[in-house]
This record gives sequence, C-alpha cells and structure tokens, in this order.
Amino acid sequence: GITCPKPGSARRCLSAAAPHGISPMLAQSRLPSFLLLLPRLRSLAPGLAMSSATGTVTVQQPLNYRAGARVHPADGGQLEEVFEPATGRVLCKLPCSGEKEVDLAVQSAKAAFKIWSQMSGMERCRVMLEAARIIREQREEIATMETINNGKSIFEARVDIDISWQCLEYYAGLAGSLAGEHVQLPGGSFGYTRREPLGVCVGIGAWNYPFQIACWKSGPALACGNAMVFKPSPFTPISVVRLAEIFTEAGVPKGLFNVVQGGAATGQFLCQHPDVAKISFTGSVPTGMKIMEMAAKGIKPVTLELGGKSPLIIFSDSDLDNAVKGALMANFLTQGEVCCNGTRVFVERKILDTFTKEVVKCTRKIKIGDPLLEDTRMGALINLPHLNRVQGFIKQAKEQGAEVLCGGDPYVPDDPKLKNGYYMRPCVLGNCKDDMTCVKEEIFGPVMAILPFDTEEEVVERANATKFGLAGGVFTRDIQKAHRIVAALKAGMCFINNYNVSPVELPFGGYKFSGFGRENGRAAIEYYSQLKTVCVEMGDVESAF
Ligand SMILES: NC(=O)C1=CN([C@@H]2O[C@H](COP(=O)(O)OP(=O)(O)OC[C@H]3O[C@@H](n4cnc5c(N)ncnc54)[C@H](O)[C@@H]3O)[C@@H](O)[C@H]2O)C=CC1
Ligand SMILES: C[N+](C)(C)CCCC(=O)O
Repeated sequence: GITCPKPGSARRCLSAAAPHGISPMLAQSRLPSFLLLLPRLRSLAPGLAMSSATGTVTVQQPLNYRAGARVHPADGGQLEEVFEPATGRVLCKLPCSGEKEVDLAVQSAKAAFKIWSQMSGMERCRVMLEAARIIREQREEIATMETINNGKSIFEARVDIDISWQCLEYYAGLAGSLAGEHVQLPGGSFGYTRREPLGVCVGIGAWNYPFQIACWKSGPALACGNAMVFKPSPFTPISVVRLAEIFTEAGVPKGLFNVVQGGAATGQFLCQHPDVAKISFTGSVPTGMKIMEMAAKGIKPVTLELGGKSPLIIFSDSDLDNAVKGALMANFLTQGEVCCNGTRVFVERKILDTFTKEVVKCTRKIKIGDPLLEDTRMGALINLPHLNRVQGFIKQAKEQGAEVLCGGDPYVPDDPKLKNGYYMRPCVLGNCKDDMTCVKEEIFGPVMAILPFDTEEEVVERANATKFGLAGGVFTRDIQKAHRIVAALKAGMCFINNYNVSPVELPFGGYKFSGFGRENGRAAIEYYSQLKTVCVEMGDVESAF
C-alpha cells in the first residue's frame, strides 16, 4: 500500500549526514530542549529579543557586518520593513547600504584577503572546520532565526543548517588539497600551475535559503583563499550576519566575510565596484541578466543560480509509494519556494488515477501552521505580494482549464497571532496542458501540476520543452530506462528515484536560462579560483634574434 511520508523521513532524505555521524533524529534528541536554549539564544544572538516564540521577536542590532563587527551602514539610510511571514509582524526596519558602505565593505575584504590568501590550505581548513563546528553547536538557534525570518518550518530549517555546516566542512577538507600540476618539458625544462584565488568575491542571495545560500557561496570562496562581501535578500537579512560572526569567532581575519544589506541598488553598487573580482548570484532570471550585464563591463566572472520549471517523470513501473513521496519532496519543501522544484509532474497514463489520488491524499495531510511547532510541515510564504502572486497563478490556471484537485486557497490558522501570516494550502492541479501558464512559468509556491504521458520519447521531448534547465527527476525500477532518461534531460541536476536531496559533495547548477557555474562539489573550486601557469627554462634562451 501507499503511505504518506512520515515525520522524520524527510530529514533522512534531505540531510546527507548528521552531526558527528549520528542519525539526525538522535542528534536532535541530544540537543537541549528549546526552552533551555533561550538564555543562550539571547547571549549568542543579541539581536533577538527575550523570547523566540512566533510573534515575539524583534531585531534591534545592526545587520551590516564589516571588519569583524556588526555596524550601522555609513550611508544609504532608506529603510525596508522586514516581516515575520508567520504573523505578518514587522521584525525590524532594515537600512539599505549605499555606495560608501559598499565601498567600505569591499575595502575591508581587500585587506583581509591579503592575509587569508597567504595562508596555506591546511591553515584555512582549520578555521573553516571551527566555523562548521560552531554552526553545528548553534544549529537550534540559527534554525530558529531562519524560521522566524523565512516562514519555513523549524523541521526544514534544521536540515538547511545541517547542509550549511556540511558545506563548510566539505570545503575545509578540500582546502588543503588544492594544488596545480607539474609538467615536464624538453631539455629538463618544466612548467607548473598554481591554483590562485580571485580576490574579493561578491555573493548575492535569494530569500528562500538565506543561511544555506551564504554557506554554498562562502564555503568554496574562502577555501580557495578569497574574501567575500555578501548581500542577502532584503526579505531575509537576519541569519547571514550570524554566519559572519561565526567566521570571526572561528578565526578568519577581520573583514574576510562582510555583510551589506539592501535591495537592487545596493546589489548594483557591489556588482559595479572595480575592486570586486567575481559575482555569484542566486535569484531570478531577470536579475541574473542584469548581473551579467554589469559583470561584463568589468570582465568579471559570474556564477548564476537562477529559476526553474523542472520535470519529474513517473513511470508506471515505479515504486508508487516512493514516487508519491518524491513528488511531494519535489514540490512542497519551503512552501514550494525552491528553484529546483519538479513542478511539472509527468505521470504515465496507466497509473495517472492511482498516483493522483495518492498524491492528493498525502498533500491534504500536510500540516500547515506555526512554523516553530515541531509537527508543522508547511509554514508561511515569504510575504503578502508573493502569496498574492501565487494565488494569481492558481486563478489563471483555473481560467485556462486546469482543475484544482486540492488546496490552492489561503489558509487562516486558528491561532489568533497567526491570522495575518501568509499561509496557503498546498495545491495539486489536474487536467493540465503543456501550454498553460501554470505549466510554463515558475510559480515559486506550493503548486504541483500533473501531466499524463504515454511514451518515453514523448515525455522526454515535453520535459525538455522549456527555457529552463535546472533540474529533473525520474522514478522507475528499470535502470536502463532511468539512465537513458537522465542522459536525455537538458538539466544540470538530475535525480533518479528521489528528489531535492542535497549532498554537498555533488555539484549543483543549471543549463539554459537556469544559469551557469556550479555550487557544491569539487566543481565549485573552478568558479572561485584561477589558474596561473609558470614556464621554467633550465637551459639557455634560444633567441630568434
Ligand atoms: N537556482 C537557484 O539556486 C535559486 C534560484 N532562485 C530564484 O530566485 C527567485 C526568487 O528570489 P528573489 O529573491 O525574488 O529574486 P531576485 O532576483 O529578485 O533577487 C535576488 C537577489 O538579487 C538582489 N537584486 C535584485 N535586483 C538586483 C540588481 N539589479 N542588481 C544586483 N542585485 C539585485 C536582491 O536584492 C536579492 O538579494 C526565483 O525566481 C527563483 O527561481 C531562488 C533560489 C535558488
Ligand atoms: C536545498 N534544496 C535542494 C532543496 C534547494 C536548493 C536550491 C535553492 O536554493 O532553492
């Protein structure tokens, strides 16, 4: 029979390993209870007020970080309200950094780069391992901050934080083995290559995985000997400053990792700064295009992690129980606000009815509500405009002939403090056609579209008929078919018989409009370093003149 995913199973799927190699469930049970953590939470994150229950937190501390300390920006001044998605309350007013503050952050990074880039890989490794250790130790506090600012469930935020420290640990491990090669040339001459850092790298992040995105960028950047100035999304400015403090606590030179806050204007100052050597961006396609244009003016390399509309193909020979779980994992993590989500679920017609019935049954069981409660599996969307945008897609889908099989409507929790939060019921759409807007455009919300198919050839063609190419997945018991399908998919990250797991050892990134460059895995080293070739003459110069 088919069972819905059980609490705990998602964490097993999502997180490659747990602290100290023990199971994530065990790791969690060894942590002190949430209440016991409160005094510690206050001392570690003084920006958070007395209690950290939903609806009680306000952030007072400065959220810029420069030269090893929290600072108020030197200029800018325009204030952005930051909301708590679960309640709709204002968490803080964020001053956006201007050109002067951006310059100070870049200069601070430049000074730290001089020290950090001269250290050996093993020395950098030790500092990064210490940062990973501190994150692991403070997992609960950081996950709580992330939940309060992003609206995702605490259950998921813990997984994000685990992936974050695993990422730093992974790149710490690589730092000591970064090396060039030695090449013998005629007459005893030889050449060698050196893998050198780029300098000051800029990271610009989206709001869906604030802490994790910052680790996916700073991990490889710092391992290669670079410095970084990071700008989170103005919707989620809080947790990344904690990462900056942790790096300092771990022993990086002051200024190695700085945080500037703000939106497009601040981002532009960063991208146009002449002392910036590289830009790594996670966000939407239109912004990605602008970033590339700005980078072109300074011949700066870019990494672009952009949007997607990925296919998930379910064959009739799949293990149906796993295929249903896979479809839920592919669509409903972080309220569906995930770039690599498999939102076009192609189902072989023979099992369309059985599969759809089970997916709808399991989707209806997803517990929505206060994201800090242990049993919540879906929290609030990032903000009201975004909730309205997602609602607009569902309305349009109905107008174009799709059938709402479940959810799709706003959800108002019983708890009075959550009444103004941005909740909706996860939605499954049936009767979808390839040319509907809900099937073509990235919705970035909890909306799954189900599309029947008949043949392998047909489904591959339809799966690839998109401007995006971030991810794709296939469920089947036929191993030849599975590998044939993923080989034919035009997407950077493919899953066989699972979806949306994130082992940091594997490169992640897109094809086509989903961007280029890779994060995670050894591959990311290429994007945060440059190769110097040294040619050594052991004989006399044979001059042409
Ligand atoms: N491929 C991936 O890894 C991911 C992609 N995304 C994509 O991101 C989008 C949602 O994130 P948003 O934050 O709304 O995207 P966005 O593109 O509006 O903003 C992303 C970041 O860029 C900054 N920014 C905006 N305009 C800028 C400019 N002109 N110059 C420099 N920086 C600028 C923003 O302040 C923010 O920090 C979705 O479309 C999603 O597909 C989101 C997460 C992961
Ligand atoms: C962690 N994972 C795989 C669920 C999502 C990562 C990509 C993103 O930032 O949206």
